[in-house]
Amino acid sequence: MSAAPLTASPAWQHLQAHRKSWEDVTLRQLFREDPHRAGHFSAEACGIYLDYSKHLLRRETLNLLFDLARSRDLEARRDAMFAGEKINHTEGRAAFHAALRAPRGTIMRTGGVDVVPEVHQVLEHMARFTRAIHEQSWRGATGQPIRQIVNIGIGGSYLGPEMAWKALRAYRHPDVHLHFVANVDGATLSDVTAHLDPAETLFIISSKTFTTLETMTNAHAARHWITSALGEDAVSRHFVAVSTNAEAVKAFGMDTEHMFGFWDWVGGRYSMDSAIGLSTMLGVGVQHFQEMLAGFHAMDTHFRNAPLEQNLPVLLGLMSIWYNNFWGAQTQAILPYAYDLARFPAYLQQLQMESNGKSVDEAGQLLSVDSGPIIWGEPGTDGQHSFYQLIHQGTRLIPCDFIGFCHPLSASAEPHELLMANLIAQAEALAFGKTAEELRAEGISEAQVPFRTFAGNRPSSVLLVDALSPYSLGTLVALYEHSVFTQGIIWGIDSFDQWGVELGKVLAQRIVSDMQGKTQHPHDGSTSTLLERYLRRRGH
Ligand SMILES: O=P(O)(O)OC[C@H]1O[C@](O)(CO)[C@@H](O)[C@@H]1O
Repeated sequence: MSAAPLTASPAWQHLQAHRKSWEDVTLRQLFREDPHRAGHFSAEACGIYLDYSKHLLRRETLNLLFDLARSRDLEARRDAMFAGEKINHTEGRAAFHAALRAPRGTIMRTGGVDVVPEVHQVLEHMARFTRAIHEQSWRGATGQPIRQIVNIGIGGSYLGPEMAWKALRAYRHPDVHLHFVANVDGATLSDVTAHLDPAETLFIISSKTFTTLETMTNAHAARHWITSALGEDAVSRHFVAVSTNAEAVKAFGMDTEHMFGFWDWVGGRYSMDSAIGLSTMLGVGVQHFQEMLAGFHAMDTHFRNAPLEQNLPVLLGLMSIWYNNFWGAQTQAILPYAYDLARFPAYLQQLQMESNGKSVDEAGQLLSVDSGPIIWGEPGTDGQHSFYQLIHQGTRLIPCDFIGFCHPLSASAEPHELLMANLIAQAEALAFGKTAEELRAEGISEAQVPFRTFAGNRPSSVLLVDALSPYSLGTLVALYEHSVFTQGIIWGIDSFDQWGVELGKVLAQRIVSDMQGKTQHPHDGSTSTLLERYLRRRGH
């Protein structure tokens, strides 16, 4: 990595100077100047067509962004990640999620060990277990087939599996149904178990550390639910674990034979394609899970080999830098025009915000620029009837990623046409707006003109994919993983640690102990008052 502070680097300063040339430029003008702009500012790989022509950039802008990427050694840093180097410096670990989807026979070493054989051993273990559930050779303690599977896990041990279960609705196995319990609020587990029969329910306790408060609390409550109905001996037929911590799994009373392992080089938010995806495999079957891994791998290969100029994750990552750091955009909207991708924005929220929500660089120096845009979104067209008003006419610049699919998964084509027409129309409206002159020509009264004017120039990417499938889902997730990585390299931060979640966890443990009267930690006036009031209201 370059030693020069980011903002002092020539590449950064060139971009700052270039940004000044954008004051009066409009997208209308850019499209007039270059009638082939859509072709010139689009790229395609792994079945994803990316139209980025409706962005506030010219060829010169991109060249300057590529210069910035090269000045930050993006290519060498990317190669270091794929070489299994310990690029997660603060935890002394590799970030080797690409090995999780490497085809059998590929060699991917970290710490001198080729991990691909171990990865495939775990995948085989998962596949054997999945087949046993589907073929009903693994049954519950009373001999009933397992039909209901509850994944207990939080953060990276939950968001990916839940997102994939919803996304792959059309590929679900007909005989099993998945449920997810993440929040420590007891309402979550009781809401899920209310309609389930313990005799046909399997719990997957998914936790990399197997110490996470929420997950362990829910796991113990689930254990109680099973043993109260079926007895202690039922635990081994109704619980399996996904973890890197065999000792803690044993201590919970589970057989480590029924534990699916992974490795410290898999970050939580990069783990949906590891054993953390066991629920996904159970939900959609072995073949579909393998197709999803193939999609991830295709995007890995593209990211690794394509020149920066045609590299989809690099393009997305650099455009994010452009808006975040040179246009002051604070947020980025993810807008999938697919009901089945309803949880994709939440998934990307953790991916981006836990990875890049940092304020010091890898050397521990305070960043001089903003990092980690705030990611949010909802599926279209729901969003159109709630928050799009602000995107169209508000004062903030909100770059949007529209994600759409050419082929519907449902039988009826008509609603799909409407859905996609809306996606295309929204990107058009954001970019080109509606001028006062156009309104007047339509006979709109002068008094109404200010309210009905759309300024336009609101940037968006359109990602067009043939169909939502296990493969395309894998490509989309890996696309964003590597875009987040690209951004982290530009900012010079460690995108693979998450120390920012620790303090809250520690303080919660102290407060629990205070609530239980075991300790009396000193707190600030506000915290003490809240604690006292809560305890008083609870009758303590
Ligand atoms: O899988 P675990 O160890 O229970 O952790 C769950 C989640 O908690 C975090 O460590 C912090 O929120 C995430 O990174 C992780 O995905």
